[in-house]
Amino acid sequence: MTAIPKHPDFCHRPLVTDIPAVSVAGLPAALRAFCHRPLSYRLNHLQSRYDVAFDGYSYPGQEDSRNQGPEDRLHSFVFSDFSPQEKYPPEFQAFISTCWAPLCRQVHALEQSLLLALGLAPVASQHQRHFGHMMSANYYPAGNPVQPGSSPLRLSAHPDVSLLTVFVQGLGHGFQYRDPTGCWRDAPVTHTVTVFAGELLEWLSDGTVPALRHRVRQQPNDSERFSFALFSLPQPGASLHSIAGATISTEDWYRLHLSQWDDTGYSRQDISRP
Ligand SMILES: O=C(O)CCC(=O)C(=O)O
Ligand SMILES: [Fe+2]
Repeated sequence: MTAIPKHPDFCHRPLVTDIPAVSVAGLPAALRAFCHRPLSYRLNHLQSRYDVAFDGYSYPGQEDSRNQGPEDRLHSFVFSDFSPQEKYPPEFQAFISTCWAPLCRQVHALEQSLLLALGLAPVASQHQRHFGHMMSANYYPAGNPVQPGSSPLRLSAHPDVSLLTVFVQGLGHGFQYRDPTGCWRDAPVTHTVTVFAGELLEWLSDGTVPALRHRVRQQPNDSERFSFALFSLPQPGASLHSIAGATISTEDWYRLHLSQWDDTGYSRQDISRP
């Protein structure tokens, strides 16, 4: 097991573990196949059809996705512990039946040891009792050469809604994170499980462990790109307590996280206390 650095190490860059990339079996092919189905088929699986956490499909240019902006150049399909398996499209059924439970068990154990190593036992105990997982399976189609004046990003800068985000297959080309001085840095491409803090860890630790801002930049010859991010999230209806004693429900947490995109589009503000 990787030696887990204490903060500030963990706070300011992704943690590259020595845990080999976890198999997601046929998920890339299934995701590509789903994204190549006619739009009318894909629209049957929008987030509005699930109405649970972030579950469902988002497409490039979509104005009302809960997990990406209209300028972002990817398709994402989010599935989680919180919707019944049969609601997901047939393309993902094999992955969910065979890989989902062992993947989440392995990641749960990693998250527990990380939270304990960070000295956050009260957060670890809530994670043990009240958390599940969602996967954002992301597909960036090839092409899209940079147009003059257009954003050089494939995915705009953001912090994640999660407690922790675990890239089960490591980080791909173009992943950048913001360092404490505000500079954007290229992360190395990694082939082992790679983890960083989401905004819920920042909230529950009262700012001690800040969320890592990150984005995906374009590359000169953008090829097809996949990423598989496993987010730890509280179960619907859970009540969460920060170390200093602030309380928030799962649903209010989502509202608070999403409120940073209200009115001002995608400009970021620091997450505030209720
Ligand atoms: O595609 C990537 O490498 C980043 C994806 C990401 O940040 C996300 O799913 O929240
Ligand atoms: Fe992210």
